[in-house]
Amino acid sequence: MLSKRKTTIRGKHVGKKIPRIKPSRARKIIRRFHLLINKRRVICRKLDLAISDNDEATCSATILEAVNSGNLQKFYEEGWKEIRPSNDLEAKMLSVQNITDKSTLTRILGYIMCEIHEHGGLKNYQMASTIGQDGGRGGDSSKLLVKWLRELPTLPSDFRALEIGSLSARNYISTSGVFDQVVRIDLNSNDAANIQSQDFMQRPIPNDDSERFDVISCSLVLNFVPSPLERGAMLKRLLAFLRRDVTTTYVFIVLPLPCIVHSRYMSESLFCEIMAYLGYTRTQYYEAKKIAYFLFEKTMNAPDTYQRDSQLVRDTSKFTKKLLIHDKPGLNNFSVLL
Ligand SMILES: C[S@@+](CC[C@H](N)C(=O)[O-])C[C@H]1O[C@@H](n2cnc3c(N)ncnc32)[C@H](O)[C@@H]1O
Repeated sequence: MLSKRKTTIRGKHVGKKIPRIKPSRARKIIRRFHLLINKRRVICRKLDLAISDNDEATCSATILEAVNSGNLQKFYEEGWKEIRPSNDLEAKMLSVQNITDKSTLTRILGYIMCEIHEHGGLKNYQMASTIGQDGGRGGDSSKLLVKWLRELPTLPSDFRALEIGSLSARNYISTSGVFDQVVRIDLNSNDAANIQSQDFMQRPIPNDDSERFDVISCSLVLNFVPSPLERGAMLKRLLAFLRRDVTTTYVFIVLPLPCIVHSRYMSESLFCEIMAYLGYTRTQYYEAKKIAYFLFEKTMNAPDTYQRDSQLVRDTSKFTKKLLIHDKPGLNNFSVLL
């Protein structure tokens, strides 16, 4: 069954039709995809293979080249052709950190890659993520962003937003009319006409303010970035994309709540300190049952401590080393390092 498509005032359809599936099923698909890419990352590390999760085409090509040059095709194909679900390979995948044998690692890799590319792993993940945040399900985080922005005394003309990790052109950020322009990017666009396939970390640095933005939305993206240093690099890089010809710009960050309330190395206050160090001031915060929403503001003349301190070579260890904040069983290891 397909949900009704949103229309603009002029009756033009926006975005693609979204299939309906239960949220519990969507969550299951998302969890499975994250498991597959995490395990793939571990295997590739063990096989000394530098891959980027951010570009499936290049990742596949790198893996295939390594498999062929290492004479491991037989094992890769065995895994690829395995009947699913395979009890044997599922169990091996779960304990892959203890496996050293190259042929077994390659077999599991084939099993994973086939699921991602041939059994709809990536496609279902994108569809499930889109459903999870579809407005009809009340999951579109940009509703809160727009609400917060509307509370500002004035909104400048030519108000522009960059949505990183965009899954739908039907999101409120695009349909609310608050922005004059919304640029939508995602690692793997599921709607080529409206969302550009692009890794934010590879997006060319703007030459001037016409290419920069008033607002950057980064909703449930940071937790998707594999390592603490890469998360820090993403936060730093946002700075280059914020306009300098206006007094105030904004960064909207949404994180799964456990990232800041159930992590050994992160807390809401440490996250805000990191952001403050980069020159952002938190102006809004909302904690829902499972999600934390932050709105940060960057004013033109706010000191950018990060740049200043790196020039002065001050002690930045608080933000460059993992600090154990909480220690009890069941916590996760989410952290951000600059
Ligand atoms: C869990 S989804 C969240 C989507 C949506 N923004 C939301 O709030 O529900 C995370 C998305 O971020 C995208 N993403 C992760 N890293 C990215 C990067 N470096 N550049 C662009 N998109 C990225 C992924 O491709 C994925 O579609």
